[in-house]
Amino acid sequence: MHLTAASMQVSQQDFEKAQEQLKLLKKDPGNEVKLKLYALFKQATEGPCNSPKPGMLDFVKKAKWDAWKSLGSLPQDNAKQKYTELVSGLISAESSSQVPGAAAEEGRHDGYENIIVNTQNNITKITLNRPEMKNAISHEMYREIMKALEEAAKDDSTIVVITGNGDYYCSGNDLKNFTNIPADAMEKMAKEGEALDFVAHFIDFPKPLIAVVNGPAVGISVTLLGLFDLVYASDMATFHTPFSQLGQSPEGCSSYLFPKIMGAAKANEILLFNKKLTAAEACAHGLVTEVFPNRTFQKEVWARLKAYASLPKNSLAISKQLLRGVEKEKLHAVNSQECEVLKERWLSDECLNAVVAFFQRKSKL
Ligand SMILES: CCCC/C=C\CC(=O)SCCNC(=O)CCNC(=O)[C@H](O)C(C)(C)COP(=O)(O)OP(=O)(O)OC[C@H]1O[C@@H](n2cnc3c(N)ncnc32)[C@H](O)[C@@H]1OP(=O)(O)O
Repeated sequence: MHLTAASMQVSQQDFEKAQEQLKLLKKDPGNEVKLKLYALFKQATEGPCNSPKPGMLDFVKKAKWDAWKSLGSLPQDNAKQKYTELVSGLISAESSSQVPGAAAEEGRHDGYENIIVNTQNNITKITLNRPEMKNAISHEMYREIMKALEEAAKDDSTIVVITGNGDYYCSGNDLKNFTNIPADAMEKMAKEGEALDFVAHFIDFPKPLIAVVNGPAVGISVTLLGLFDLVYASDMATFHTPFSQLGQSPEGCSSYLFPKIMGAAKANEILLFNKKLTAAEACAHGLVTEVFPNRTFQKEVWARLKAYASLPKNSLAISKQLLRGVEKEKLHAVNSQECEVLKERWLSDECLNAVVAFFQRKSKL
């Protein structure tokens, strides 16, 4: 992130305001977020961590020290900026959970850590819930989304919605998926078949599936949109797929669906050359159903979805399956082919180097 002198000044004011706002947060944001806030605060106010490492058995102090140390030599102004953004994401996540249809406690399903699942008014809503990571999808989150889709397929809901918490819809595959597993990371990911299984859950999903795209979408969260039945987007949303920059290749059946939806010329620009689309462009090219002003996005979309969810449930499911049935076999074949290519890509130097570069912040995609 490039900071101008002006934005640093604002950032200092915002930093102090953010500290006050944090005290007003009603819900505990969880240990992962609290550690990140702690680390960013220390980095912002004291600079890099130079204190001695606490003993192994002093778990709390060690976790805090690790979090702070992991920021390395991040400049204090950047830490202030990141702290401020994180608090602002938490505040907006909390306030969006107070609008109708957003994550409320009522009807909440237990057992998830990276997503929030709740059923209300015949709608099951799956909210990607790692706002501090722009809702990047970790291994565990892939598994949770698949489980939530399996449950939603069987529950009483009429329609199922996927959305994001905070300022992003989703930043795609968590690039730490490639680094968190030791040495043989890429090989392990390639063998596991997680991508194939994940995308298959979207191909086979039996009820109307709707994406409520609250902010920017990247990578697999964009390609999958071709498998949704409706895509509603805020005018703050953008759409891009940095596959070539990452040494990877398209997935989510986009190599087949994108040219079909928007024509080969546009699909090539997006999938090969990472052309970023605004919400209005994505709508004009048929990837998005409708765009709403961000100010009224939640209110308008949820009012509409509530009305749709009162339609006859079986009729909607049967009609969706009829429409999907025409292409299902083809989509599974495309998914298989795309995942075969991806497995090779993940073992390539191009991919490895791109992931390393991301974490060294040599390039921001
Ligand atoms: C099983 C199927 C496999 C399919 C395989 C691949 C398909 C894909 O999805 S490829 C696309 C992968 N995604 C990306 O390449 C996006 C990477 N992220 C970014 O470019 C930027 O973070 C982004 C533009 C999304 C946001 O930029 P900023 O507004 O400047 O925020 P930060 O970069 O500071 O982000 C905050 C925090 O989140 C971490 N983050 C965000 N996205 C990811 C990600 N996809 N993977 C890992 N980490 C991510 C980012 O590193 C920051 O963390 P800290 O540095 O610890 O604060």
